[in-house]
Amino acid sequence: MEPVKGGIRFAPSVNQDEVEALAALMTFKCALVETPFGGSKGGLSIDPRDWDEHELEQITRRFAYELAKRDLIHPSQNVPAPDMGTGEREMAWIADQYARMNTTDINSRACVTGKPLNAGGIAGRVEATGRGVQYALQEFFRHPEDVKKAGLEGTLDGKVIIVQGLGNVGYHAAKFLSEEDGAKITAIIERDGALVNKDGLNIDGVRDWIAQHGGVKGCPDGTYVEDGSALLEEPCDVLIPAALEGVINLENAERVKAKLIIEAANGPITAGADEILNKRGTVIIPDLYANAGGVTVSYFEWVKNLSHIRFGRMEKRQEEAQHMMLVTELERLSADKGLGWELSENFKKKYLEGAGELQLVRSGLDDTMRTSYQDMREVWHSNDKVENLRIAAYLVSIGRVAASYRAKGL
Ligand SMILES: NC(=O)c1ccc[n+]([C@@H]2O[C@H](COP(=O)([O-])OP(=O)(O)OC[C@H]3O[C@@H](n4cnc5c(N)ncnc54)[C@H](O)[C@@H]3O)[C@@H](O)[C@H]2O)c1
Repeated sequence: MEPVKGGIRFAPSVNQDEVEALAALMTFKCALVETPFGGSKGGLSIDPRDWDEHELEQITRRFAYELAKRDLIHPSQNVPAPDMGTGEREMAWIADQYARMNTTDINSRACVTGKPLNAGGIAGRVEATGRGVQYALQEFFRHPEDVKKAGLEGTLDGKVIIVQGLGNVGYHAAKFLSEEDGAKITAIIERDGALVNKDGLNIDGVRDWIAQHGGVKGCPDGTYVEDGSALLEEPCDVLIPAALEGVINLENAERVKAKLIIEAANGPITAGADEILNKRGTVIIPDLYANAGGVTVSYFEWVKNLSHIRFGRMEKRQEEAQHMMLVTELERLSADKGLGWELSENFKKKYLEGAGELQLVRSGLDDTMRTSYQDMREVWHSNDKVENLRIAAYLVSIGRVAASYRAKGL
């Protein structure tokens, strides 16, 4: 189904098989969260850290040129997005390259998503995948029956979490879960090792340290462990692999003690490891659902670009008007009853802040993550043969893909 959608990855490991597998995963991911796209994926087998910014721009623009020449990026054919090793900056270069080659296409901005706000992006896109991981976990913990299946209880508050990869997805997931849900991120596994702190790490502190020093080693916030991957095997409530594929495999699966694993990365658990973990009763929230926040908000961005409006403007005005009426009413009541209340300017400002594009994006994403989880769990609990959430996720999405083929008479 066109347009198709998927991330563009810059990493030395990129190869044809990986790109094809990830494109197939995108098809099912889009179907699961009901975004109207087929799946695609792109990649360059380069390590972005080997190139300076100017060189990277030249590489990205040339790549975009070759794709656009063949209609392999186009608002109605293929709409890429960021993935490992790429971000807003690369998407802005791609959008600009496409626009230069298609000067009369008024929809050119919709040729790629994940762009910076000042280049046609949407509020909340950078954080979207990590935010989606947070919303997915929040929804999981709203279902005590599911929480019990993982051998857990209660809410996210106080839960011990280990995160692998403090990049775009891992950083935002870790930050929101620790700052907003009361979870404790006790270990972060990065390329050069892991950082451990039983009381919970300061995510922004660790992120700043990595930005300055290129790794977690020496960060004063926790204890450095050279063999980072050993931390995948530490006991914890929730494990969030948010870096590479295949990190939980036949080598280490027997030793992984997490009760719940949420696949923030694509394919972090190999098929063999999946079988072992399922037999042991580990609950796995599968990638095609867990990291669908990015594609969901990308869809909002694409719609925004095609409709040529700035989302939130109408809603903000309406909400502002309603809030103003309430504030005025409160002040009138107070004066009538001689209560002498005075609403502080700070209160009024805070009260009026609850509207706009970011709020619209967040509530749309939250709704998507809630609904998709509920669709999956309904199938999961409907039949003993549906042993886990991954099978349920595929049943839901394959059913939707099949229905769309049938509708077309294929
Ligand atoms: N960015 C998105 O919107 C998005 C959407 C869906 C899925 N994903 C998936 O999430 C995963 C991460 O993507 P990202 O965009 O956060 O990438 P990123 O490049 O921003 O971050 C990856 C992080 O993993 C770390 N890392 C690399 N090798 C490692 C290793 N061997 N051990 C531990 N850490 C290592 C890197 O240092 C980096 O901090 C990928 O599987 C990607 O396909 C990303």
